[in-house]
Amino acid sequence: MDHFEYRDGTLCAEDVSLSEIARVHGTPTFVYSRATLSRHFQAFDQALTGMPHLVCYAVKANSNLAVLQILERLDAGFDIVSGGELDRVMRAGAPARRIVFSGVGKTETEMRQALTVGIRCFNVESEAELERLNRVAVAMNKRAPVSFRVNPDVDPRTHPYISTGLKENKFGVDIATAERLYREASEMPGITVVGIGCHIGSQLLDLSPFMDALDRLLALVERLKAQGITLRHIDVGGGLGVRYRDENPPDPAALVAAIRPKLEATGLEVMMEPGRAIAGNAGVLLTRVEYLKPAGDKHFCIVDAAMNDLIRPALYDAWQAIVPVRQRSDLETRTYDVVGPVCESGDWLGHDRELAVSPGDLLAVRTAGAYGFTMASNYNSRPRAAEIVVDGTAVHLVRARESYDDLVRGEAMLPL
Ligand SMILES: Cc1ncc(COP(=O)(O)O)c(C=O)c1O
Ligand SMILES: N[C@@H](CCCC[NH3+])C(=O)O
Repeated sequence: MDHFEYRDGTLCAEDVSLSEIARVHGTPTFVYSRATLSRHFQAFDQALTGMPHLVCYAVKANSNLAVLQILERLDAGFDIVSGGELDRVMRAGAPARRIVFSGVGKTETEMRQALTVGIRCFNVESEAELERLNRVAVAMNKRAPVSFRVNPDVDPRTHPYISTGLKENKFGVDIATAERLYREASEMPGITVVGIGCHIGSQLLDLSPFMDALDRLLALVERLKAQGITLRHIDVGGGLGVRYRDENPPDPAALVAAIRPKLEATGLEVMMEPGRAIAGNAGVLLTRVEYLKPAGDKHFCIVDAAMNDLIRPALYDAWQAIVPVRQRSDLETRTYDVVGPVCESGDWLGHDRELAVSPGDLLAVRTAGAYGFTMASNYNSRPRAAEIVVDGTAVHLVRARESYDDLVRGEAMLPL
């Protein structure tokens, strides 16, 4: 469910027509619905009612300051993977105690930055990282709160590029090694062991991989308890899928209902790290048709958004719905490849789409609120798109379209 619906034949975001947004702000533009973001966050938060919990939104999905601010106001926690994300979350007003820090390559600078503000915990992903974190914390006269991200070696049955919980993936601490690391960590002067977690992949459509991963983690929690190592929280990660086309992912309530009995039995605080399930269907990418181009027996619909704005189709062969903003009955429907202006054959947003469009028409690429703008680049010296948040009838420009000055910021010419 989302707040993007046709009213009088025109697609709207909440109470605002996307045509009006394009007229005022131009294209390509990402448009997010505040109501959808809030509802999706609350679906997780409410599902966890009755257990101590913290829903840590995965900032990488959509890190616009206004998006973070909306979630911060709902008392969200935040899962970050870099110093840059930490900075954003703090700017959005989040208290450090609601921030968890994931990622396989945390630098010393990032560790110091996070220790200085006092984040909730580091999700540690290797022995080398543990040793570094201990060293950095001791030098600062602090103790770093640590939760190991365990790799439970379960197949999440998703795209191989976004599967993270198999032994061969670079993520997490091998479950067989984790026990020894917990013992070592509990003796380190700069470390306080606080939790355990996992994150097995993204766009998961089944409950069973979540259940398998949790069972393996809980068995480890028991083994640790027997050795006198007690934890405060368990983090079941993110990864819940969304509907792009005809997928039927479990909703947050179904996921939590399935895992609740096992979690309640532990008495631990529960954390989750959803990204896509909160932001994905809360946004669209608004784009304008520039040209229609027949080529052999194909037809191309060339739009002003490209792979630099939304890389998921090119990168994962991902399917995202592409719909007209204004429904037209006066035109013939054709099968188009919807492509951008970038000089790559991989620059496409959709293949074989049935559309009735003419140049100048607006299209909306659906489910673009997660891993859209955050994965955008300036390839081909294309300024990154504007971002808008709609809140009822209010339209907020929350990131201005980049200018040519933005494109060359920080560059310098040689003194020739
Ligand atoms: C550690 C971690 N947590 C949470 C997420 C969020 O994943 P998703 O957007 O699939 O919920 C990711 C990305 O997959 C991640 O790497
Ligand atoms: N960026 C990916 C998901 C990767 C998740 C990051 N841990 C996507 O668009 O589907």
